[in-house]
Amino acid sequence: MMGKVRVTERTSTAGASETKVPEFSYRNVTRRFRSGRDGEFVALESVDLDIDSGSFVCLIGPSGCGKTTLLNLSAGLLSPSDGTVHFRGARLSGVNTGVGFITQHDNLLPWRTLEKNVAIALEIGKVPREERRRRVAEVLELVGLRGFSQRYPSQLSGGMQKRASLARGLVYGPSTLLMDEPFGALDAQLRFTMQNELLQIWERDRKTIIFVTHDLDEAILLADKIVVFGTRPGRVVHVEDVPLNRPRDLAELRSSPAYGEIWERLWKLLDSSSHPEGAS
Ligand SMILES: Nc1ncnc2c1ncn2[C@@H]1O[C@H](COP(=O)(O)OP(=O)(O)OP(=O)(O)O)[C@@H](O)[C@H]1O
Repeated sequence: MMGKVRVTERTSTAGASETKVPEFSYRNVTRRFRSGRDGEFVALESVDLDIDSGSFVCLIGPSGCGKTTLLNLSAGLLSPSDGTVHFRGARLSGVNTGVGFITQHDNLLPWRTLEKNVAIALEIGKVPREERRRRVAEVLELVGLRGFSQRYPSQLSGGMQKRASLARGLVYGPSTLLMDEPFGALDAQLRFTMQNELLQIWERDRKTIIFVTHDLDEAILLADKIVVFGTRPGRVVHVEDVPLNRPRDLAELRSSPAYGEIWERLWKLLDSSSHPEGAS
């Protein structure tokens, strides 16, 4: 299983002198789209970025600045117009089966039980039934849904449905989770609970997470690194390391001075990148 391979890599001493291969390397990545009759539109321009394996990275920026486009490029659902994307040292050229993609909408199939919803990717991959059962049980345990495997989506609370889609993203052993505003539609309290739960799962499981959010608090609370995007054209304007201690107590963190400093700095950047000079 993928998880075992990763642990071996992380604990190996044989390669201690080798440079660590990033989970993702984006080099001069530009993505253009056709725009009506009048040519092309640059959604993302000249992105140069490395994402370390096992890190939690948040992407933040104004609407339309290319965050989802970067996730789609990472999943191999789009290819760059210029530049290259490398995943674990290999250049991406096609769908990236090493990632799980989780979006705001859970898209659970209402006619399938939780167990069967989570097992879909394994069924498609023709994983034998016994192994499927074992892996689904493991992942349901990880996200705290043991005992609910025979329920249908309509019998699950909002938080449980979120955990179910997380389980579905994790079950085939991806080394990265791409999460596109997964908690955007939740009320404040459930969102806070899910942020805490996601951190606990990540701390146990240590996959790489690339997480898109519009919420600066959420980004600082979760991330090792925050990538701030600007618009017109979409591009990376700043990368902020978040050296706050882990495990993080989200409630306490909000009142710490270090948190406040990062928040102010990024808020100013976001404000100016939402209203670039000369923009109308
Ligand atoms: N397939 C596509 N065809 C044409 N234009 C696209 C396509 N996908 C994205 N775009 C455009 O590229 C720009 C960047 O879109 P993207 O969805 O990556 O932004 P975003 O930062 O994720 O926005 P939001 O925060 O609103 O979700 C937008 O102007 C969008 O309309």
